[in-house]
Amino acid sequence: MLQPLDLPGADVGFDAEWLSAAEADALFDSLHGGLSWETHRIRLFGREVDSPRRSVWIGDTEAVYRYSGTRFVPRPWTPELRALASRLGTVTGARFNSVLANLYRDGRDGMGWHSDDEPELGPRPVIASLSLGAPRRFVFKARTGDARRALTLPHGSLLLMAGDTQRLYRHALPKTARTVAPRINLTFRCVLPRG
Ligand SMILES: O=C(O)CCC(=O)C(=O)O
Ligand SMILES: [Fe+2]
Repeated sequence: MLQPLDLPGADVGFDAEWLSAAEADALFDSLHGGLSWETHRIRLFGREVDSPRRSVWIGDTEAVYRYSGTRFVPRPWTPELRALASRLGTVTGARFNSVLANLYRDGRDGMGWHSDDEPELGPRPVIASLSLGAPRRFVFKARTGDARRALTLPHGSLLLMAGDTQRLYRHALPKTARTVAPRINLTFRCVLPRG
């Protein structure tokens, strides 16, 4: 069951055990070994650098996504991810036509502060974020004011961000000096055609 997260103005739901351990184990293994992981280039302080993680952008052919100065044409759905997208669509009432898969190999991989507020996601995007593998800390920070909230995203957990969450908050997956095993995160999205 998704439980609302206490974050003023945002719309965030969290289920620590959305998938059973067995389902989560099987999904982690099949994605870890089965996806063609790439290193995406991102713009950081005006420079192009390798992002500190491995990624794959997957979805319907029209779900072309531009972020951090780069245009990503989706790789085709795998049957497993297509089924998950449709299951998440049923649970959330949203439609997902794409997913960004990220692999954090160890604590040196992470994701810096950002909002998923690209125009092609629309003004109030629904983003379903499924975590697999090592638990990692995830943080929200208000764009104005000092509302802040940290939570651990365990194996099989689902974080649903909707409403004004992206407009009002940034989020990040901090790097850590602790020794951590690999983690996979899937953010299901709906990318609208531009123009
Ligand atoms: O790995 C995570 O939990 C966060 C990923 C994320 O924020 C994104 O893909 O936009
Ligand atoms: Fe994000």
